[in-house]
Amino acid sequence: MIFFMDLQMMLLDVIYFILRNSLRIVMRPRTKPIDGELVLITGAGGGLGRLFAQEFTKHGAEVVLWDINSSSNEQTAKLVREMGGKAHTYTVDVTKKEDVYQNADLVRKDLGRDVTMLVNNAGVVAGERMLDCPDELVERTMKVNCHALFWTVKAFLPQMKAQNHGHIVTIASVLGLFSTACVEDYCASKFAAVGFHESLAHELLADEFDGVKMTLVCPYIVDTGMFEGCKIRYEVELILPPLEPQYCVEQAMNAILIDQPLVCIPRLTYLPFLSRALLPWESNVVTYRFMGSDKCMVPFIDTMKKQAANAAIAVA
Ligand SMILES: NC(=O)C1=CN([C@@H]2O[C@H](COP(=O)(O)OP(=O)(O)OC[C@H]3O[C@@H](n4cnc5c(N)ncnc54)[C@H](OP(=O)(O)O)[C@@H]3O)[C@@H](O)[C@H]2O)C=CC1
Ligand SMILES: CC1=C(/C=C/C(C)=C/C=C/C(C)=C/C=O)C(C)(C)CCC1
Repeated sequence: MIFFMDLQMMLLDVIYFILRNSLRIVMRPRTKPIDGELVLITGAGGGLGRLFAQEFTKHGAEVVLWDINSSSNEQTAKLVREMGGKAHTYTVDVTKKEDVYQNADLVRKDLGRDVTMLVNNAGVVAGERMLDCPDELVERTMKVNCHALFWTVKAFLPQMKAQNHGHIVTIASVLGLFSTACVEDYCASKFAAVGFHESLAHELLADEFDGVKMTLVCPYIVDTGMFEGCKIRYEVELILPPLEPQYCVEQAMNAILIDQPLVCIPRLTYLPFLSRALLPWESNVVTYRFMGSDKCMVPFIDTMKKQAANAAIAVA
């Protein structure tokens, strides 16, 4: 009897959340205030990381910027300070767990307060075909895009749990929800990031830490240079062009500020995610061929090769 009552309640809840989330597409819910929050962003010296730093600053948050590259990180801090914001820079290689733990302690000591929002944004890609890809590059991708999430979350989640207040944002990718050819390292690491994020979200809810929010951000190609050259069929690209970095970050910010658990940017990319789960493998393969998404990474890999060759000439 209790089982059937629970079942009924669960079905009602399922329907309620479907309706509520559908309604949210047309009627945007109120955004939460984040002024006074301490936001730590990894990979803050680069494309999306820098824009996140500026966007969080616009909303009144104080930012802690982590990047492996000190000078680009300082440049981000300069931009934040020019906006009247507060920025604190740390040179951190997020693949080195001791580096992460030591710098987390340093942040706490320097600022005398806890990080309340963590944006795991640092990311890399090898840009080589599977059999050409040096082992070190495969390992680097897994360490930056996946392992580092464990180290940063271990460093900052305990204080968020103690306050039952905080927010963890994972910048994954649509390539963590469906895959394409010739980016095996990246897809493996982003699928892992999605799995990590979702499992942690379930753990927090199961343990009733509902004050610690989680947002998984899955963007399509963004024009930051990371995937320079990646190209799908011309006619399809007209409907699905690469994203402007600023647009991508604004969409992600909206999702964060309404505590949305998952956002795919743009919305159209929910379709291949669904079709991967629902259609036969062969149906997806023919769709990929039609859309030119089976070979979309070939020009990207060529671009990476050319860039590497030019860099080698510059050094010689
Ligand atoms: N660009 C795209 O098309 C998409 C990107 N994404 C994801 O968005 C995130 C941001 O990407 P994007 O801004 O384009 O990339 P960028 O390469 O522009 O920025 C990434 C930043 O992370 C830094 N970084 C790299 N390795 C480390 C490390 N070990 N420790 C600390 N910092 C590190 C980089 O430093 P340095 O420059 O010195 O290497 C760089 O400043 C990534 O997670 C990426 O996977 C998701 C979907 C699409
Ligand atoms: C596979 C695939 C597509 C192309 C996806 C591409 C090209 C994604 C690139 C994503 C990147 C570069 C993410 C970085 O994190 C379509 C056309 C959407 C639809 C069919 C399936």
